[in-house]
Amino acid sequence: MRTSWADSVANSASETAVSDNNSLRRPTRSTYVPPHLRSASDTPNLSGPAPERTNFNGNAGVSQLSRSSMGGGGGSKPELGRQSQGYGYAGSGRGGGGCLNNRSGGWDRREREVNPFGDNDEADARGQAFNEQENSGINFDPYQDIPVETSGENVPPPVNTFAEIDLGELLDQNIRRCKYVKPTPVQRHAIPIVLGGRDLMACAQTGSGKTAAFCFPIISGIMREQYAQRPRVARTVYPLALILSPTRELSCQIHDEAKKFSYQTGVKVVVAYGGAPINQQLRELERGVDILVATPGRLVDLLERARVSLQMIRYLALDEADRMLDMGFEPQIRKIVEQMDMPNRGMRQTMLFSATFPREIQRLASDFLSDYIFLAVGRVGSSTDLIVQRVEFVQESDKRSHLMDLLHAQRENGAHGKQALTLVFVETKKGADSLEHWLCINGFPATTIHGDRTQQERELALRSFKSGKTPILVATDVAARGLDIPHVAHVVNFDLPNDIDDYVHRIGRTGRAGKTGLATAFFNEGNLSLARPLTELMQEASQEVPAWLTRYASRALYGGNKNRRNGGGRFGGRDFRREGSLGRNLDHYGGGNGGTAYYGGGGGNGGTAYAVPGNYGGGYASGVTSAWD
Ligand SMILES: Nc1ncnc2c1ncn2[C@@H]1O[C@H](COP(=O)(O)OP(=O)(O)OP(=O)(O)O)[C@@H](O)[C@H]1O
Repeated sequence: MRTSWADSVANSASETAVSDNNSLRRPTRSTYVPPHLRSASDTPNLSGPAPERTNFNGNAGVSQLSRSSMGGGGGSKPELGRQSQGYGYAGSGRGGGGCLNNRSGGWDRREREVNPFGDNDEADARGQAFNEQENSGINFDPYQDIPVETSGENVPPPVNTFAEIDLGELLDQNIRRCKYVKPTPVQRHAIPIVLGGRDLMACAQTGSGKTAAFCFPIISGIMREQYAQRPRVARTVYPLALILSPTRELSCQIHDEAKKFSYQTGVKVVVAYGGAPINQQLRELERGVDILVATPGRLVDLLERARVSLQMIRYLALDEADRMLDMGFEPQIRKIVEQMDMPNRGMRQTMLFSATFPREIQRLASDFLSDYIFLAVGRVGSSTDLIVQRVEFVQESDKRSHLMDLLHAQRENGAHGKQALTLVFVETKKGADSLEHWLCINGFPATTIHGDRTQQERELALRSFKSGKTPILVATDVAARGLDIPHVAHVVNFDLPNDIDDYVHRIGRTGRAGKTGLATAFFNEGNLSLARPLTELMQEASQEVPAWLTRYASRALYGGNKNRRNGGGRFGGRDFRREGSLGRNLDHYGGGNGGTAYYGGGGGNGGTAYAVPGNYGGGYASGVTSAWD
């Protein structure tokens, strides 16, 4: 019943109030300043001495990561870490942990950084240990029984706590400031793998903390390792890490998170994305960059202008990696990774993260990886059980009035709490504008985000939505991936996507970090191709599937429908290399999940599930593709 869901959302909202107020949201600011304009107060003093890292657990200047504390049996593990000389980066001999920015002589940025946590965080930062009693309200219980699978050679063991991982005291302080008490499952596994020097393809459910899973080891690695003097070529910068994401908003979000994690570590994070003035981004880059977060188009521009060189890249992370490697982005990604001056695979560490990983995309992705570990937390491409999914049969002509009914009921019941936000996905940019207009004239303040809006309008819309000023956001798929917006209580698929993976990402805007959420989909004959994968997805997530949808699904089964979760290969429910002879580890937390049952979904498809090649594409309708950056 929706009532009980609403109760749980309300409870969840109140439980998390403390953490939300303190850490998980950006610090309150009277006026929003877009990332590309946030430079003035951040300006470092270019003349200061290089920062010292004396407080780095006493390991200053040591390039080899200490792994003695990682999980059980760590002492007998083979050497997994790549030593800096393996990359041809001779130690510079700089003291204090070999950190950063030797490019311009270095400076002590720790003194001058704006505190992204606000002013009252000192107690949190000084905390001596990760104290479980001070849990921020994140409900970890739903994650405890989650099945985890890793495959690849010599997989570093997972950790149970942040304290077991030697990330460095400064980063630990920031983790405490973020109120992260325990690592989420993807963090438990992925962080030791990356710290162990391995390439990684990681698949974990939406909202399960993938951003920190790749940011922590990158920041820690940069803090720790020694790098050769970066070249001094006028106006060209040489970042050590590159994080690519498909949308401008997601890049900004990753940048904001990475800045929190790297606060006072001396690691400098810069974002570059399209639609914003390039000159401001260039100025910011010139002040120094260790981690560059970027959208592919803007990065290619910077590379072609020779303002950025990838020659020194040690870490490459692709967030939403399956999206980054699909038809739309693949040429740009290949150009960046294979045709510019980035070190070859094996000479850099590459990490690919997403909640969905179609098999064909995995195959493509393996071109970028070297001897990698595949990590699947939960069912690959599954949605989290934290999201209550409803599917309603609604004809096209009835969609608006049906939405209105939902919104009225929501308002009258106070169903989603005072701050609750509703995200409505539509197929086209025109459709988004028109629905927004209609909602507004009917008394429901709404705004839109899509590819035809200017970047300024997009950022304004997002800010207005996040603040609750316009509690309804009508969006194309540009908002489907990665965005972590607190208080999104309801996702409505006004128009269902053609691809089940897109559905997974869309509904994943709610039910994040242990909180519950509701997702409602309007289904009609135009969505028949989705009937079967949707049914399977809902069954896997223990959702109630309406009888009429099951009937459509069984018709699709016999009608040769290709949009299938297992048969079409689009879900790539496991490491595609597993047909070979690579090693495999299964790690079932809490037990109860036998064998590979959690990959099966539709039972009867198990045997042939991965035999059918490709067919992952084709899901992006014309009005949708162009919404991406
Ligand atoms: N260890 C942790 N403890 C508490 N909260 C966490 C932890 N790790 C991450 N979070 C919070 O969980 C939320 C979701 O994290 P994140 O955005 O990284 O998810 P994601 O897996 O990348 O999702 P998506 O697939 O949608 O991109 C964020 O608000 C983040 O601050």
